[in-house]
Amino acid sequence: MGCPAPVAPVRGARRTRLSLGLSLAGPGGRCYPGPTIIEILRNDVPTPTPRLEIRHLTRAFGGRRVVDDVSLAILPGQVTCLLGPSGCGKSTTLRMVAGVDRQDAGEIFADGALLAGPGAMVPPEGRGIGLMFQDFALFPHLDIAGNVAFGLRGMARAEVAARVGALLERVGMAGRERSYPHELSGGEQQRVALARALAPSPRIMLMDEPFSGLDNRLRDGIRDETLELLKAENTAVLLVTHEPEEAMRMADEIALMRAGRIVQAGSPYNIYNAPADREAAAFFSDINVIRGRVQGALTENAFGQFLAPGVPDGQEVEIVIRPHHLRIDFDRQGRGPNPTASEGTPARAIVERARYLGAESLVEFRMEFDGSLLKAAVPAVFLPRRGTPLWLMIRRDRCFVFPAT
Ligand SMILES: Nc1ncnc2c1ncn2[C@@H]1O[C@H](COP(=O)(O)OP(=O)(O)OP(=O)(O)O)[C@@H](O)[C@H]1O
Repeated sequence: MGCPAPVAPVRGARRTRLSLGLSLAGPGGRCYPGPTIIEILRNDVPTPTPRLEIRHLTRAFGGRRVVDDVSLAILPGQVTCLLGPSGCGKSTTLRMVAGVDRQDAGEIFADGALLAGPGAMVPPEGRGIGLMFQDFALFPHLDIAGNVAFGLRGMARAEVAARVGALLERVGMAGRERSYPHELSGGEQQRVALARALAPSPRIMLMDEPFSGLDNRLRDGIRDETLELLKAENTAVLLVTHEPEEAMRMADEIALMRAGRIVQAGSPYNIYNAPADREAAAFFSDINVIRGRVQGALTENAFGQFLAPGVPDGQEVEIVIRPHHLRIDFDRQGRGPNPTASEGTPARAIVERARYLGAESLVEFRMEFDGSLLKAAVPAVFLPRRGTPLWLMIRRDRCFVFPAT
């Protein structure tokens, strides 16, 4: 049996592709059409249609733009976190996607079909979207089975019972069908809420701070279980949170939002390790900032020289470094360790204060060269006394140089 001819690249075409390579014959002569060399060279390998796509979404209240030209795309089974400080426009974005608020400009698509935009406004109940909000309480007068079955009207009874049973099993609540919400703990209620939201098999799930009502002990477990379930159902998820740790834990992609705009989008790894600016770096952890001026695309301080490519001479820059990326070494009668290529020149510092945080210690230093304060996170076994002279080195591959703001 011969392989089928390569399928014309249609946006959203569903094809099984093993890898970028020639078509492969599988066991039993089955063919797995991969992109042809021609397709690759012409750069027209089809991209899958996003399950949810937002283009240039804008919303203003009283003349103030609270969502400003927001665009993003989420594939089936992908979790995107809208992350940002309180008031930056996350929930407003979510409300427009849900269809409970209307944008001033921009479009929203699901599987390539326009949900909201010029000439279209599909009502919330017609969007195939599940909602899970922190305050999206269970119906107190319905038992657990009734709550989960709520969105399954129109389905045959036996089918409803089977779906409810299967979902309660998956969220670890089998056997609690006849309990009422007030008889459940917060974590159990959240599991039921998840089962309820998933019952009609929504293609898209919108979640607004869904775990913030849970205590820390419960939260991690429920987050992981929720993620597993959503992935298993191949649901596209847009999750809103102001907690970077939650976004890092849940997201395939993070869209970092500030004052209505997405300032950076990418994988958690890239967002953390290649922040767009100082504020983006500071959103994920404490940071140290060392200021300097540029001369010949370099800035120099007691830690040595740092590249500042493209920055004009005389411009002030900030070297940003997270406390975890400083290294400490001992003082040997006023001398420190030798400079290295990866950590540059060590600089002498005096311990100002040290705090034991369990997993690590946070040590604050007064730098000898300019009197500034820098923080280092070090293994918890190390808790130096105030006044101790030590030497600090900077992981040069982990510092970011930004023009000063
Ligand atoms: N219906 C409304 N009328 C007027 N202003 C509004 C309305 N809804 C939201 N806003 C304003 O828009 C801005 C963004 O609000 P939004 O709820 O989207 O922020 P958020 O990022 O979700 O914040 P939080 O994390 O605190 O929920 C806020 O300044 C808010 O006061």
